Amino acid sequence: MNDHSPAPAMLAKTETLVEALPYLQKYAGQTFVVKYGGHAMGDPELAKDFAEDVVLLKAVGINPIVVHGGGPQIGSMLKRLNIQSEFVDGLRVTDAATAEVAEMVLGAINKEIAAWINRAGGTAVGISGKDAHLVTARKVTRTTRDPGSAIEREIDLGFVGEPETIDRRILDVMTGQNVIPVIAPIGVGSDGQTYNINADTMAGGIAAAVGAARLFLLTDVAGVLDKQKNLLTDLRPSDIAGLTEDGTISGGMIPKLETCVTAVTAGVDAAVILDGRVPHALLLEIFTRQGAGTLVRA
Ligand SMILES: Nc1ncnc2c1ncn2[C@@H]1O[C@H](COP(=O)(O)OP(=O)(O)O)[C@@H](O)[C@H]1O
Ligand SMILES: CC(=O)N[C@@H](CCC(=O)OP(=O)(O)O)C(=O)O
Repeated sequence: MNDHSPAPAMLAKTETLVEALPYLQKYAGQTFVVKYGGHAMGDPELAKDFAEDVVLLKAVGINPIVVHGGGPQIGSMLKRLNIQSEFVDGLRVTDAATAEVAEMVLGAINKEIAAWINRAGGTAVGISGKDAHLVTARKVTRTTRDPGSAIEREIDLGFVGEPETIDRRILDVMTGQNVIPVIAPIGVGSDGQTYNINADTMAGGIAAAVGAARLFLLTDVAGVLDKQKNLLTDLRPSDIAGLTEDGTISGGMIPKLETCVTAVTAGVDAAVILDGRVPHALLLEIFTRQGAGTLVRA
């Protein structure tokens, strides 16, 4: 090594930058929808890393759209208010009081995430699906069958919604002005009613509506795990029904995978479930060969 040879640590850094080149070229101009889950939000250091990743995406010509959750935070507030809460297939049964609390808590989280991104040097604006009629919602229904019975019974989830229409114009205006949209998973019904929408479902709907190239769902597990707790790195839509039926996936993973399937079926190239507890998980996934989490492709 002569005096001009870079130190090994320096070489590793330049290699990482050069490794990113094909991804930077491939993704410039594309839209990525990133869902930031309530479980991945706990640590301020991770929130700062997440915000930096989003700002970096924007700086290299990718259009990030952030959709956030807040399930655990809604749960804590309901507990403090002594309001009982129950979930059916990963969806929170939502009566009028719960809808009010969900909208309030998600509104506060929305502004916090936008603030993190703004502090990292981006220009983020926080909105909910109710703003500019971005997302109109219809009521979700679920059915169940009692053990041994062939009769399907409808379960009333209250004000739980799913996107019915998505008007992307406000998102186009924002991204056109270099603004990063941060979206809370709340929608409005045709009757003006507020609906609580699962954040994964919301992110998938937005990704499909804007023709996103990628959908990232950041959560608190490494990805989808099989029964032996091994990471399933690659899934196809046809794999999902089996994983649900044999109980491999449950709870919040159900809407997550349903979302991935809906998104890739609607034309999103790939949906990735990845571990939001890993610092800069998003950058590692997007700009390195390493890849992480579970990738769902059509
Ligand atoms: N097969 C599985 N692999 C990984 N996680 C699973 C699986 N089945 C159920 N889960 C649960 O899904 C959770 C992620 O969903 P959720 O709690 O809704 O997260 P988020 O708040 O990030 O959306 C995991 O923490 C885990 O408890
Ligand atoms: C209908 C429904 O379940 N809504 C969710 C909305 C928030 C959410 O989905 O947050 P996470 O992504 O952090 O779980 C709820 O009330 O918890």
